Amino acid sequence: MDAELFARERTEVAPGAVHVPDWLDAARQRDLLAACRRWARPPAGLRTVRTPGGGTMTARQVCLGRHWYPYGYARTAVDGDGAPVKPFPDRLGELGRRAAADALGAPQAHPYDIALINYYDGDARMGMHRDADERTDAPVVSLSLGDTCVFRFGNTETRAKPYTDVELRSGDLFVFGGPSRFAHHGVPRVHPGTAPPGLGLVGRLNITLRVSGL
Ligand SMILES: O=C(O)CCC(=O)C(=O)O
Ligand SMILES: [Fe+2]
Repeated sequence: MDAELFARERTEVAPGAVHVPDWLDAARQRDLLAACRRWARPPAGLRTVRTPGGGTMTARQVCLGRHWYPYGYARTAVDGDGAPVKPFPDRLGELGRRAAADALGAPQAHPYDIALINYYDGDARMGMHRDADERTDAPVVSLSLGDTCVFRFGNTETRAKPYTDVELRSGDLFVFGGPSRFAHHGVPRVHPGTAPPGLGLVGRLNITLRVSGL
């Protein structure tokens, strides 16, 4: 990584949408990566998501707690091997509450119960969308591992401008709640080969923790 004169700072990108650089230290990143590798194995492991229009998402995905598919949640990998989704571990719930509290600056009691883990390799990206299949407005917690990406954070009305492009690096936290909970967002670009050399990941992983309300 290039040397930088100034440390990256916590930034409120929009009301309720906060970027906290370097939230996970190197040891915690390695630990989370090892867990993601276990979760990505079958049954109900990493899969290619098919969209209703007949396309496929380029980021591949595995879910914990509930299985997300376009557009809803199920208890089994309905668009994968059909196996029961792996349980959502307590420690991810604790991590979610701590992350939301640190980012938003107030205690958060939300019962996180779902994780969506996206793996971006090569030219993978994610189009502008809203996380709208949950039945609560609890903040979404997003953790990044591996390659740096451009994370585009927009508005609740349209997929288009105004939006802000944020660079998310390995270990960064991004939380969006309150007036930003249903804002459009996406990943227009991943920068290959930018993962920390000591992590041992080629590509990018993003873990979003959510409250289903189901
Ligand atoms: O990869 C990211 O940073 C965003 C992932 C995302 O928006 C999602 O899973 O809904
Ligand atoms: Fe999303």
